[in-house]
Amino acid sequence: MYHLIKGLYLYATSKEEYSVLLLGLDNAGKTTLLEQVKATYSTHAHPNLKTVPTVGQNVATVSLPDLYLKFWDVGGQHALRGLWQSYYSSCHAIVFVIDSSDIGDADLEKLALRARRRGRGGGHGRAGAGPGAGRRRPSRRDDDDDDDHGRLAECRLVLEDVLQHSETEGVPLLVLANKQDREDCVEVVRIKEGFVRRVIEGDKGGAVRDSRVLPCSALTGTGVKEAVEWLCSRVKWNREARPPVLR
Ligand SMILES: Nc1nc2c(ncn2[C@@H]2O[C@H](COP(=O)(O)OP(=O)(O)OP(=O)(O)O)[C@@H](O)[C@H]2O)c(=O)[nH]1
Ligand SMILES: [Mg+2]
Repeated sequence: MYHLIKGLYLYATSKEEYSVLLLGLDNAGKTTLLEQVKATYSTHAHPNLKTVPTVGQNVATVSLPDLYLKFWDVGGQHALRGLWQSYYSSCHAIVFVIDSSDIGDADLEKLALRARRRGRGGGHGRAGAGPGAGRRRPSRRDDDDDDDHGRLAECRLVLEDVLQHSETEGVPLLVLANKQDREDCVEVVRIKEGFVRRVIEGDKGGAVRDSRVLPCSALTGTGVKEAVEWLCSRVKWNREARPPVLR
């Protein structure tokens, strides 16, 4: 009888827990976003916005009225990206964070043109060099063109690599155009049309999935609630394919 009552009590008081994986290039703002999420959904905390590059992972669980979201923030540096795949099978949603001030004008046509130009000139183009292509931050010394397109090529290859992986099949994807508070940012519609939609709808976009592109500033907190609300609704919609854990 005790066990029955205990079981009923636990069932009545437990909530579903869903894991959200934060991915994106180094310096995109993943850890800052995690800090904002924690501060937004707890009553007393101030966000710790003094982040350092993540080596390994940061984990935080936020309690929402009807579920828990457990965020996994992993390092985005090139050498750490190989670790991402170990999180794929257990995640319920992926957030891909983009630094909107570090992707040039988000125009893939221009990018392809430049790659062709470099190919002709025997230059050091990055296209086709795998998910880690162009891992160094571009500098004017390396290549004048790089200053113009930022890390768009790297971003595209990395996102394609994530979506092509069999264990991310069908997992809802939220792309966050972060750093929208910066004057030099690319606006979300350009990121969506010029880049993300082409990746998702392209050959390498992987299987059908729920996806959305939203603007945000992890630093100021703008757009963070909208992002979390989108995640909550989509992990619930996808719960048959990826069942939650009861906590
Ligand atoms: N202006 C502005 N700066 C931001 C924003 N989000 C993050 N930053 C800054 O960008 C830098 C990198 O932020 P992090 O959150 O550490 O980046 P990360 O994606 O976790 O980087 P890794 O751990 O190396 O993968 C820090 O100086 C942040 O203050 C934003 O929305 N606006
Ligand atoms: Mg980090």
